[in-house]
Amino acid sequence: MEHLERDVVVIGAGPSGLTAAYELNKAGKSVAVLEARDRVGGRTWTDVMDGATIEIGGQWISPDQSGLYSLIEELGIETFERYKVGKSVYLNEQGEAVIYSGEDFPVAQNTVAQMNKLIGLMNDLAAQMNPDKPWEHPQAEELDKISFHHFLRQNSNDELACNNVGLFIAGGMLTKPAHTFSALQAVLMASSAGSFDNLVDEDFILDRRIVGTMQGVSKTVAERLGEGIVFLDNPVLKLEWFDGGVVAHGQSVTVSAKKVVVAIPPNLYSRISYVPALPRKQHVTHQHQSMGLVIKVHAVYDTPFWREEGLSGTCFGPDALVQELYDNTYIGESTGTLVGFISDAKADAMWELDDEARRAAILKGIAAYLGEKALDPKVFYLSDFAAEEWTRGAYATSYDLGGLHRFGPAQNQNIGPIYFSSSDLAGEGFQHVDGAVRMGRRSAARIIAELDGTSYDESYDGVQTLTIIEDKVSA
Ligand SMILES: Cc1cc2nc3c(=O)[nH]c(=O)nc-3n(C[C@H](O)[C@H](O)[C@H](O)COP(=O)(O)OP(=O)(O)OC[C@H]3O[C@@H](n4cnc5c(N)ncnc54)[C@H](O)[C@@H]3O)c2cc1C
Repeated sequence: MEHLERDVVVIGAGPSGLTAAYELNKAGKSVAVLEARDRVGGRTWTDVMDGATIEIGGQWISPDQSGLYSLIEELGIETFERYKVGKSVYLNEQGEAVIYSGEDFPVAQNTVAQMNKLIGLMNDLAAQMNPDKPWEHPQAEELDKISFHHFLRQNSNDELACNNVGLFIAGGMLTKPAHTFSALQAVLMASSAGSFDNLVDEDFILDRRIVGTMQGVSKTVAERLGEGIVFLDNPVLKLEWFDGGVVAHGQSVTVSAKKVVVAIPPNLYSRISYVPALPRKQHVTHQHQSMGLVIKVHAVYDTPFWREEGLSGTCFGPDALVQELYDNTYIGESTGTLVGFISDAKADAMWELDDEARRAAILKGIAAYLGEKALDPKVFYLSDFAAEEWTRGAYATSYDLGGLHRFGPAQNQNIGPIYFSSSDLAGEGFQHVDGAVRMGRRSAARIIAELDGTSYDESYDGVQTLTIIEDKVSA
């Protein structure tokens, strides 16, 4: 067993932990990062399958994600636009594929009006929210007591409008059925992206991708950190803590440090034995943060055949098995890649099937939008983060009904030397790599202030690196 002494130990080499380590390192603090997996990147992960680049986890970046944008700019990493040219397809309640263009789904005018009313309502509620403190929203308690499903139906009696609007947050973002989380949690999702309008606009929220892939961002940060800092295959299962610091016990490395950044998803906090035990408030809080469930489906074809038919590959079906579909061809590749999503209860049903039946059902679901050519891909792969011990779901964690206003205020409090950092605890960029980066920078800033005996600026949003802020101050 190797023993190290460092200023800070970081648990988890996902985007949040690595960003925290990078900022601490640049500020002259000694760091070690202990990572359970045999790779960095956490919920961002890339593989090449039959020549096609497959982003198994997080991949898209939207224009408001300025924390992630500033990190990739610092690292010299470029982005490219998602393929958006052509018409979209909507699978209606009768299972018919309707080709359309423009922002509105091709549904009855009255339903469009009801959808716009609900979207307007969500925009107004989101505008009143500080995403860092959703529990301070003027209607926080009231909105946290009602499920998003019932909130929508309280405000519209058009079932299709409720389903269509519900899809954007339930299946599309939190990946939980709309009756399992509150309207407050839904408003946070909208507020974290700037507005509900931004969330429902796929050209905004799924705007661009990263050259070198999203996992490449974490790999580049790890490279910049250099040798002897990131230790893979080192799950931390025990964390001793006391006034002056911590001892983190990895598989082959133990680290004594003054502070620790626990940069793992909240559903895994209880995987670590804390000695002594964490306070009661954290014990309870951590039990109310659970992962959603989504299967990310990848299908690669010899060519992007839908483009020849004037289609963008963008497809929606609120009642369909594959609820969303996009052209996901990686830059410079001549093959055509589609990515689709199957959420919550529909994902449960898919995992009940054997491999052959599951593949047939999912490809039939894709063909319902794009025709029979979709039935025979050369690569068919399902991202299965729920089966991964060090994630256990996808995309991220959120609170159960009533949890956000009750437990949220405690989620970002440090417990002595222990600081929690995760995209799932972020305000802006909540559940996204952008939020992971912002939280990593904020955790680092708080720790640096503590170690240096300086004050921490509570309004720091993690958008700029600490180094640039320091340069500006000294200039
Ligand atoms: C399928 C999928 C698609 C997504 N799509 C997008 C997208 O398009 N755009 C976007 O911005 N976001 C997307 N996300 C979300 C995004 O990937 C996450 O928000 C982000 O990766 C979270 O970063 P993190 O560092 O907080 O946590 P993670 O990425 O989960 O990293 C945590 C790390 O901690 C490690 N760990 C866990 N327990 C321990 C332990 N006990 N000891 C040591 N190490 C441990 C894990 O192995 C992991 O490496 C997606 C996620 C998934 C799963």
